[in-house]
Amino acid sequence: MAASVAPGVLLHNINKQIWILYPKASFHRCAAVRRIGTSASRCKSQPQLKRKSSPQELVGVVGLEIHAQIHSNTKLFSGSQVGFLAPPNSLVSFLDASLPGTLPVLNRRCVEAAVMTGLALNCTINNKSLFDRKHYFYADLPAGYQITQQRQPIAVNGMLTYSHLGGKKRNQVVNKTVQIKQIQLEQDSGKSLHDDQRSQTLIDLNRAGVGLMELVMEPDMSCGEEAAAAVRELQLILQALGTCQGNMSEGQLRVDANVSVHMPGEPLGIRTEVKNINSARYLARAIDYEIQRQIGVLQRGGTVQNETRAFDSKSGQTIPMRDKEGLQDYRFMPEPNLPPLIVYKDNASLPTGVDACQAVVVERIREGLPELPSVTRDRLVQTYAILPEHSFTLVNEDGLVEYFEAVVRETKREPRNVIGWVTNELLSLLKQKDQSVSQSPVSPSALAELLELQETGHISSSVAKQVFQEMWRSSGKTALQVIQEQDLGLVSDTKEIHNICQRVVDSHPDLVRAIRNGNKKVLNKLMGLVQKETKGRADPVVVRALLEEKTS
Ligand SMILES: Nc1ncnc2c1ncn2[C@@H]1O[C@H](COP(=O)(O)OP(=O)(O)OP(=O)(O)O)[C@@H](O)[C@H]1O
Ligand SMILES: [Mg+2]
Ligand SMILES: [Mg+2]
Repeated sequence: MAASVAPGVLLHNINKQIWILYPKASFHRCAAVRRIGTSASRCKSQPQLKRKSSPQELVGVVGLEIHAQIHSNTKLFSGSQVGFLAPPNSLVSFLDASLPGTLPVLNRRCVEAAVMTGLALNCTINNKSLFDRKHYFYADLPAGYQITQQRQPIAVNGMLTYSHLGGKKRNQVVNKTVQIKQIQLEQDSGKSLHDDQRSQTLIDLNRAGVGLMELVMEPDMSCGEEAAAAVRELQLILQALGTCQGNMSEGQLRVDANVSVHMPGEPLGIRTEVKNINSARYLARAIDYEIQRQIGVLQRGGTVQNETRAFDSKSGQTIPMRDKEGLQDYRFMPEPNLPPLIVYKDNASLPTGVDACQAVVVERIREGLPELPSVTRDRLVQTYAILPEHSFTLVNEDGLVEYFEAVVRETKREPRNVIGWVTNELLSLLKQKDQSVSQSPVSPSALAELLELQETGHISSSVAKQVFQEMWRSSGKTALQVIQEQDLGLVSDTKEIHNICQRVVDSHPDLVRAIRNGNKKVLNKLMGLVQKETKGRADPVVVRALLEEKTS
């Protein structure tokens, strides 16, 4: 909270005081379709329910507006730095604070990011787009308007394909698409920091003017789960492109969920807009709550109000914020201080006199597009014959694809044997310790060495897991070192194994009797007892053969 910073100008005083903290030093720096039941609204059984659905049932309709902060060193129209953790009001230029006489200068990096994102989402890129002023009065918007692209945005008519797990066991990958109406470039606002103790609101303008891409989706979704899956896929795409870091909890990706309900085949219902949701889980919960709330309102004979709501994560409910724009006039007007934004199709279409290095050329950006997450997943399934759900797990975790591929390169083990190690053993330890893949104390080559030792019969599979844990704990010891230090190698002395098997058989006559009476599964119990004595070091093939012989 910025309460300790000396306040500047008192701007507004209704119930609370709102102070504008104008920057000090920084001023010098820069001049310038699922049937919706009434009890639950998950879409997991959608296909089945859809067939049965009667026209009397209300269904949910969801359209998202997503604000993605552009990953750029500087803001959209000023040279001030972008930073999440900087002290309040330390990254603010005259323009960001809306001082008279300052003019916006468009940041090319932000334009390139929007074009790249548009291309990755199959949009048409408008060669000419326009900037507009959208007026509203709020303390964290010092100009009284936001520069956005209302009339002609930079990218239009795209499509996002996303997947979620469906089917009875929730293990089938279900593919869906949502249309992208447009992507517009616009400025972020500042932040209002509420200090409840002193009953005041302070303004931090560090975020004011940071470049945003607003992605407007068509109302093609029907429940929270779909919306959360679409946002997750978008997040992965933006991260792969590097156009937005996509961290929702830091506000780099903020979602407004527009929700309505209607009878299938009838016009769409009145929407409410749940603003600024900052996690995929809350998004799903907010949408499902809102669908049920609206169904309840209609069933009681009421009407849904066109209003803006907020999600209260504690109660799991949405609550009204203020009346929607029906009443609000944004007084849109062309931005007089910015010319039309022109991007060029290819090098050949560059007019003479235009500096190729300064121009944004769509084809050049298309050529530089990285592999997108859906393509990576398909490639992983085809190249390594792994299950589609494993490809999702790999792609979902930053750096895990590279880790998996590095292990596969260094071992003779089949990729489908490696995958379990990466998605179970490695991932669960990372999650437990809240670490990223790059922080793993066991490197891909160290894991590959361990798998090799198991493959060549030096250790059993249960011991391999033990060794892995020890390698994790000791950070740096190789598999071989751990095996030698703790004497974990497979017992090759068949006489010793023979003796242990005999002891186990002799001391469990009841189990032996059961096996002799035909219950062959009981043999596994005896095997477990032998492995317990040998700490998993006995070759299971040898043990089984010996036990079968002794109980026949
Ligand atoms: N009946 C409806 N039910 C659910 N979603 C809807 C419905 N009608 C429109 N939407 C969604 O509402 C969103 C409208 O976004 P848009 O940016 O065009 O307007 P806005 O919400 O009025 O503007 P602002 O950017 O000021 O929030 C889109 O995502 C669209 O899919
Ligand atoms: Mg919008
Ligand atoms: Mg909106």
